[in-house]
Amino acid sequence: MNPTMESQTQAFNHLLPLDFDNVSTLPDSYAWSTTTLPSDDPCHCTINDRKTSLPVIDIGEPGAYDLVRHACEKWGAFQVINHGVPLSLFRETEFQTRRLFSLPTERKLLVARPPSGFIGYGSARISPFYPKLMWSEGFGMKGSPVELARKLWPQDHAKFCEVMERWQAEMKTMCDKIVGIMLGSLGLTHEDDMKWFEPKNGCDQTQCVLQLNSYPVCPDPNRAMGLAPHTDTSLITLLNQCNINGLQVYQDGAGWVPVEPVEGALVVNVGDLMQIVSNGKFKSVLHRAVVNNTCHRVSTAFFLGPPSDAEVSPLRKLVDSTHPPLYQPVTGNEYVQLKYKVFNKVLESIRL
Ligand SMILES: O=C(O)CCC(=O)C(=O)O
Ligand SMILES: [Fe+2]
Repeated sequence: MNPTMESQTQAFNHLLPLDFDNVSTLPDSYAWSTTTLPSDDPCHCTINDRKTSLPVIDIGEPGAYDLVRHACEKWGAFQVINHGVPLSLFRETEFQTRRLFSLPTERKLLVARPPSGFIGYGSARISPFYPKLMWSEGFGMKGSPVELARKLWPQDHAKFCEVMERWQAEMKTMCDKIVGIMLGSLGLTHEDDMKWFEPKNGCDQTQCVLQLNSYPVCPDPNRAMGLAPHTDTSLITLLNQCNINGLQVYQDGAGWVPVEPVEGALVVNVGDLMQIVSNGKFKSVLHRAVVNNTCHRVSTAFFLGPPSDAEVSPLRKLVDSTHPPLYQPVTGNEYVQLKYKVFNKVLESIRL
């Protein structure tokens, strides 16, 4: 990349991704220090010879509740199989995701995400918290993506919209099921304390965002970072890593543990708000995505959030004289604002 292009990229101030197709060496603004980056992971699924790995849970099994509880306490994440979402829909969603990111940069920039928004095309929202840029691009939507999709494909957006809407509907159903299992594993139900989770006047009040991520082939993956370490702001996140390595979760004592892709599995992340609701029993998992130099990885992340004005606080049944509440009540909106002020310190900042 010539110096003018690089300074233009920096001038975009963390908002717009690079034109990855036209870069043959890693620009300095994307070169992370090697000490922060173990990235020897090969591209596609590999045999897992590591001693520790994220649990893979069949949610149809009778022991699923205990396994889910254990995974949420120990890892803050797990992979779920036998969930009923058709494999054909996984493939269609991946196909449409790749179709979007393979559009020319000028086209994608027609739907650029506003700096503080979730919707549209741009670089990772967490970019401003890190000194280096990330080797990725994303596209966020909430419900129907038709307005943006029409700009991307004036004549040909119907299929993209249909697939993304079906995927979101399936992910929402799965989220409800999984939150039910998580609460059930603690001896609770939605009715106990999360009334806002139930539809009001027939209307679902939860706030959900679907984020499509793209990690282009990288000329120097050992010095680059796809998505820097973060926890999700959500209650839970359902992640489809499209059968390509890249996701890593952090576990005390073990360090960064790669999440080996399992075809048709969804990775479930405990998010910050679930850590609050569970009064710290479940932990919001620190995770990141690394990149590779052979294949273009995509992933889809579905974030489940509470209604933006609902108060989120530790569930009453989990609080007593020996287990005092660990967090101040906060609305979903307030939490998002706080997160984008203090980032990884946000849970500490509301700790009682
Ligand atoms: O691409 C991945 O594996 C991780 C994506 C992720 O963590 C996110 O979108 O929040
Ligand atoms: Fe994430």
